[in-house]
Amino acid sequence: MALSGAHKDRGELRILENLDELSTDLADYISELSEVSVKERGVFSIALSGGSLIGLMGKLCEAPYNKTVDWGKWYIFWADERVVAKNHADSNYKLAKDGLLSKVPIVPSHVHSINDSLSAEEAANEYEFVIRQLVKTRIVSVSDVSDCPKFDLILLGMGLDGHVASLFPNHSVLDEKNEWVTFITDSPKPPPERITFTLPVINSASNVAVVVTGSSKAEVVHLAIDDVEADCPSLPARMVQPAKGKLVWFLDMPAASKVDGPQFSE
Ligand SMILES: O=C(O)[C@H](O)[C@@H](O)[C@H](O)[C@H](O)COP(=O)(O)O
Repeated sequence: MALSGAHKDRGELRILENLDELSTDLADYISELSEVSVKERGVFSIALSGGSLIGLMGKLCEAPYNKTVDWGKWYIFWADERVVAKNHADSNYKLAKDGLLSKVPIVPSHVHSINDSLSAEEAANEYEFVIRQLVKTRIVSVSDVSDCPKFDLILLGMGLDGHVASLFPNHSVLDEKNEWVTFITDSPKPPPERITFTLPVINSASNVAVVVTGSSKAEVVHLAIDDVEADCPSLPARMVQPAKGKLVWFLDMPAASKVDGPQFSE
């Protein structure tokens, strides 16, 4: 690891030398959380996003992780999904299936993808219902500060505009306090129709990791992490603030290049 440290109240920053090191550190982090969770709860509930994240998780399909991770205990969810068929190039399910899930021994019935035969609204409602059933059986834990599900890990990417999952800046979806899963039909990033976890669900997780790479995102990483709240109160990535859980940022050097002088240890 290049640099690591706590950054004010914005969680832990892990700044990696290059994409290869970032992928290894991310695989270590996920496999360690999986081990802890399986030991404590017998299962590991993990929610994925789309975008470059899945490619950066690729090391999990290689040795030693492909053999050491207890894949049979994993339950997979999506923090957001695009409303397209599961075999469509834009599908986050397809991205994860091709890049990860088809390469490791996950139990097919543990893969909780979003129903692609419904409208965005119906699919969001159905997905919330599915999660409610899994909360009842404690496959997904429950938060002790809200009635929200407490996923063991939610993995997020961040867009150039600071969006996470399908929570976009200045969108009313950011104000959703009651639903666990909601939908939008006007995403500024195509495709327009999407389903997304809401902020209360993201902020109820035991662990949230935001994985961001590339110099084009350096400015928005700075806005999301540093002490600039007055300038960007509604930046979605800034609103990721787990109430009791742990937030970790995985950044490569270019993405971290504008972060204010962090006090790090090598
Ligand atoms: O389905 C999606 O579009 C995502 O879940 C979205 O939130 C993504 O994670 C960011 O846009 C970052 O994507 P990149 O890492 O590819 O820039």
